[in-house]
Amino acid sequence: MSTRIAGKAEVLTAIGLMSGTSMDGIDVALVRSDGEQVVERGAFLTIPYRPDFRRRLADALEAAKSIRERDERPDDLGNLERELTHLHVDAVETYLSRFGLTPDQVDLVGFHGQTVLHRPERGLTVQIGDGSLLAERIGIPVVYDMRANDMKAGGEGAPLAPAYHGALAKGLTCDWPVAFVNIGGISNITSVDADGQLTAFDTGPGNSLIDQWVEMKAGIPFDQGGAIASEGQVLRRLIDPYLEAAFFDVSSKRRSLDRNDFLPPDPDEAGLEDGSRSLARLTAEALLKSAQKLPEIPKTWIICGGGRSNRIIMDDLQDLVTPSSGSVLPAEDLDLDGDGMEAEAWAFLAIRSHLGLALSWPGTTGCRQPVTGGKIAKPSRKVEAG
Ligand SMILES: Nc1ncnc2c1ncn2[C@@H]1O[C@H](COP(=O)(O)OP(=O)(O)OP(=O)(O)O)[C@@H](O)[C@H]1O
Ligand SMILES: CC(=O)N[C@H]1[C@@H]2OC[C@@H](O2)[C@@H](O)[C@@H]1O[C@H](C)C(=O)O
Repeated sequence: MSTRIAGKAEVLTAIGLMSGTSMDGIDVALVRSDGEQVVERGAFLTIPYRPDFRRRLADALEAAKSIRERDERPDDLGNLERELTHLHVDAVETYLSRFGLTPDQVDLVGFHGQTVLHRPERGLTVQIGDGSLLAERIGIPVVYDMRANDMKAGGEGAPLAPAYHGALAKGLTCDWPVAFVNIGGISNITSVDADGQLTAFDTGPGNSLIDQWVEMKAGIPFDQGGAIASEGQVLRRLIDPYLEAAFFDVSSKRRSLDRNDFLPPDPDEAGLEDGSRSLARLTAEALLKSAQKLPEIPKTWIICGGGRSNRIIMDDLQDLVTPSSGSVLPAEDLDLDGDGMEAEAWAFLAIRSHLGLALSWPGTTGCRQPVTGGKIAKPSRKVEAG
């Protein structure tokens, strides 16, 4: 519901929907903002995908490799896109009823969709999800496809959450520069200096290699708490080759990654525990190696995303950051929501898109100049409450 306080900018209410590279489910959050300040952060809800749907998404990444034009939907991708959109309809409806909201209390929905291919070197990024169908079904305008315009402006289309990190940083009391680190399937970092200047990029594998490793070796979806890693040893022979990838060269211009840019080791290269331990170490070392590309090493490292629940990754990060007198803090230590942040970011970006404000800058995606983005789908009718 939009409100305007005398002399102040209009404050809009948006729901953000994020389904990230871990492909574990749909995250839903709510933000009230004028596009500059975060006025309020609402509740967070995650709706896990069923295992069979997650498997179909994994297959979709294979099918998507053949895509040359971004609206191509080879194999099962068209059906999957429709089903994914319906799951997002259900997610919005569940969120509204769980928190006692009606569609007319929400101005916008920011819809990410599922990335099935990201090839910035070819100017191609593909997220499946039908914004028009979603808007029609939920009766709320939907802002979607927020990465494409950035690519047209010479950017990599990712990461886009930095716009939100910059807004959150305005409310923090901490040592500067501050870094927002998201350890999802892929990890990314946004550094914000005391003047609000943003520098951001992906930093390497997050949990995706660990997830694939424990699935392959033990048939389980993730290493809860880092319990398996805690039983293993770091094998340098396993992780050093990853760190030699051109992506980590200080001179590399690449700032974003596709989930398949890094693949897990072969199953016979290590035991379950040593592999998990080594890949957790890789996540931390890749982060620090990439952080060398920042203008200044951050003093406060705010950790978001599922990887902050892996104690081994967190301990490794603290070890690596200590020599520069930095502190590594889970987002909750600063009263932020480490699980909801990306969904909140998509709500915030929807508001900025609607207001025609920039979603990306040369320092975040590598675009030539600050650019807005996103398309809006408006429902043809209002869906009645209840
Ligand atoms: N309790 C836990 N212990 C260890 N790891 C966990 C825990 N909970 C979640 N994770 C890890 O976090 C992952 C999910 O993280 P998250 O939801 O932040 O990723 P995502 O948003 O899908 O990815 P991205 O940010 O790359 O788009 C899981 O796949 C798992 O590996
Ligand atoms: C193309 C794509 O979906 N990229 C994701 C992915 O997941 C993490 C990292 O790689 C980041 O660049 C991005 O997502 C976040 C939300 C972003 O755009 O900020």
